[in-house]
Amino acid sequence: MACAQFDEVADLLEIGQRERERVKYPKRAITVAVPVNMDDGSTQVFTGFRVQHHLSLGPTKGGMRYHPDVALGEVAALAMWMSWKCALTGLPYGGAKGGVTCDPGKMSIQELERLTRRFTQEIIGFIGPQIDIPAPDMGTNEQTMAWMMDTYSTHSGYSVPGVVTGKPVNLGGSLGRRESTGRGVGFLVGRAMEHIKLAPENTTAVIQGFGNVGSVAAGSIARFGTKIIAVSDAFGGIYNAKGLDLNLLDAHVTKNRTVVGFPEAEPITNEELLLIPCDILVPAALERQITKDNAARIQCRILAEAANGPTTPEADAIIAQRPEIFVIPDILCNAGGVVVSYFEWVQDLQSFFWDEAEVMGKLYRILETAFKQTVHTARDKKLTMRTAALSIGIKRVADAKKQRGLFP
Ligand SMILES: NC(=O)C1=CN([C@@H]2O[C@H](COP(=O)(O)OP(=O)(O)OC[C@H]3O[C@@H](n4cnc5c(N)ncnc54)[C@H](O)[C@@H]3O)[C@@H](O)[C@H]2O)C=CC1
Ligand SMILES: O=C(O)CCC(=O)C(=O)O
Repeated sequence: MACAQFDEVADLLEIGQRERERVKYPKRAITVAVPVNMDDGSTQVFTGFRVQHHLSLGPTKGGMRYHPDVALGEVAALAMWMSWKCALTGLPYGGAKGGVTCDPGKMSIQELERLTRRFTQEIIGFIGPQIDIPAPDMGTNEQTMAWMMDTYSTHSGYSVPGVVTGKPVNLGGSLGRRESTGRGVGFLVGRAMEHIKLAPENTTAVIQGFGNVGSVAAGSIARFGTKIIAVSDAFGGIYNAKGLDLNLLDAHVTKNRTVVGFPEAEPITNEELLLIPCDILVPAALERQITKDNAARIQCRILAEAANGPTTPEADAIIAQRPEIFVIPDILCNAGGVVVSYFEWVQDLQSFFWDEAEVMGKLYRILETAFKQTVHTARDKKLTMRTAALSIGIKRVADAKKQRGLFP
């Protein structure tokens, strides 16, 4: 998917064949074996990955994913998307992504700590505040980042908070980072409603994935007066046409670790959830959820791609023929996370910390600029929102490579 999108935009931007290959291929891809002593006394060897897509604008940046489907190809695609996302929002980074093929839901906290520390040791020469800065993604969180930071700092002999972002605030994390991706989604949904002149009163939203991003996005979108009528997670979905009480739902999820079983809602499957008529559809889980099989049947006015890569290129082509749907493409929609990660890194490098209002104010200014640039490019060049966003990001990276010299 990432390569198909890149090739389409490279044709549009008329990037020459030699430059094209330099912009496309990842600079580094690391695969490591991660042996872990399990609680039952056995040793299990996990596979970990880190892909750094380009080094032309600064260190590389991107999340670490723990999920059973993590594979080198997926990580490489996610790293490429990080490059375009950072360039679209004007951050001084190339893209990276990493992860471990594992099922964190089935591991104890001690096993996860041992896995994270050993994985960090295996990649320690390839990360660092001026090299590559990991962050949370699916299946990882502030605690994972704290273990990574501690392992790296122990190796260095002093505290290095700038080696990861998304840490606990007490260890040099930024206020607002945990909420930033979901709040960014909410901000952009608000801008999209203004743009297509959709009055928020009486609007409805459906959210797939109720983790860090999906749950915060739900709260942010609900602030417009929008009813959240359905949500789901890896275990299934729930639906209530009258709207879900998010405070009660959060309490239910804290207790049960799933949305399933929430009272006053009907169970639905993840497949059914995507087809519920609504104003705002927010995929906030995995890639490839909107495909050629369901793209003609989704019923929304705004498709807010909080997840990375939720829509396949075939589905994109179908949605492009449905002008009633306004797409906020992933590299724009979920950019709030990496923007506040950048703020966290800047604060760590200076050991000078900002209050939450400063963080959020700066975040919304960057998202506003990226939203306007994407909308204007789409309008002026008659492109879809996705192609417009990708073309801004890819052009910035291609220009940087050209400016640094064509014959390195
Ligand atoms: N955490 C962050 O700051 C950022 C995350 N993202 C993207 O947002 C998406 C979600 O990430 P997080 O919320 O951080 O992860 P998370 O691990 O906190 O939550 C993931 C949620 O998706 C659910 N899920 C997993 N498989 C599912 C399936 N097949 N169907 C429905 N739900 C499923 C899980 O049960 C969980 O509720 C990912 O695509 C990630 O790459 C993008 C930018 C930043
Ligand atoms: O905060 C970061 O550095 C990266 C977040 C991320 O993985 C993403 O935007 O997909």
